Amino acid sequence: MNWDDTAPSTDDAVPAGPDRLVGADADGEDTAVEAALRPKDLQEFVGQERVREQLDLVLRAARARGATADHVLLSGAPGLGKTTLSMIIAAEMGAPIRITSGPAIQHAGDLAAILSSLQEGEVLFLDEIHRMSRPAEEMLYMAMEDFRVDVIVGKGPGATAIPLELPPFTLVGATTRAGLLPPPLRDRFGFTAHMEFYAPEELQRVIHRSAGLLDVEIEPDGAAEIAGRSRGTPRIANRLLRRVRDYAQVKADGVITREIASQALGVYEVDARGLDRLDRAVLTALLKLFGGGPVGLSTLAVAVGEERETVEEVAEPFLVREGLLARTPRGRIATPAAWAHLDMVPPQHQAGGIGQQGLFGA
Ligand SMILES: Nc1ncnc2c1ncn2[C@@H]1O[C@H](COP(=O)(O)OP(=O)(O)OP(=O)(O)O)[C@@H](O)[C@H]1O
Repeated sequence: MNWDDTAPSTDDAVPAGPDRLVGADADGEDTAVEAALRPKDLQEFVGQERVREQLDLVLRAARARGATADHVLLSGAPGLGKTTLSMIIAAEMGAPIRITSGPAIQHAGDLAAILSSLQEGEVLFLDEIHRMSRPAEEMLYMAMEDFRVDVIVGKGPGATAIPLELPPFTLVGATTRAGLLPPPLRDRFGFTAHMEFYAPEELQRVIHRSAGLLDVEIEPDGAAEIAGRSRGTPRIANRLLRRVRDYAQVKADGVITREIASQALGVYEVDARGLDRLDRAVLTALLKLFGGGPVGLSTLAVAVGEERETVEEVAEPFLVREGLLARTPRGRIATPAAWAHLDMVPPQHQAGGIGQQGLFGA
């Protein structure tokens, strides 16, 4: 039987996968250079047209009223520009910004300390807002709605709640998992935006802009080559650009052409579609060892010598998004696109791919 552990785990912690050039989370080097590459206003912010247009209206209206902007919730995968957008909101409102994250606020007191020191109109950026503790979350409800918190002084039966007025502020919450937010919290945001992965043309614009800031010469075809391997994510596009720049400097005259980009990313094992070594190992095992599946997650993980969490949370989301792998109740199945991508021919019974066999093995 192929029945297996196909349901994604609900554990919040993302396993530490191997260090990846195509990982969407920020690494140390990213953190250092990202500040220089961040767009400073909505005009410079590439793509996400609908979000930009709506946000522009929200901010203009608030400015015209001389009021603090509504609370904003940004959801979307890592590296799509949530932090950047929160800084733009502050800049557009001419307000200072305070940056913190859900895991850093474990006690309601931590949040009270931050809230009570905010200036009028300040933007509070709360990253990973879904990972805040419950008591802090409840304090936030009141702070968002009434600009007030109750500070508890003392313990046990003698404890008293001292109400504390807060200046109006704008909370910008960011989450990779909007579905995990309790509805009372979600409802308190005046504006909610979901950030989508970027189209290749948009990533090309991000790459050209970053190349200009980094003083790197790049041809349009070179930018297109990098964009195609960036998994729809500006952070990855900027990271690949830096690696290709190194290669162009050392192996060529510094100019990034399509050929140079392709050679460089070949050296770093990022293929034409943005798959890296781990992604390809998973697909190769699925095709070569298991004839395209269905195969259980644990079996597949053993075959590639990785933890099942690594396969499930690090490799699979992108493979599923790319339509190369399907998670079914009977196990993992390779799609016809996977066979084509690895230049392999499916065995006869797989020739019709998922379409013939039925996603749920019917
Ligand atoms: N729309 C965009 N235009 C140009 N550059 C962008 C855009 N979005 C993101 N970037 C660049 O991508 C990098 C990562 O963006 P950012 O830190 O805002 O992502 P994030 O969604 O907050 O990620 P995380 O959730 O991991 O914190 C930054 O260097 C930023 O300059």
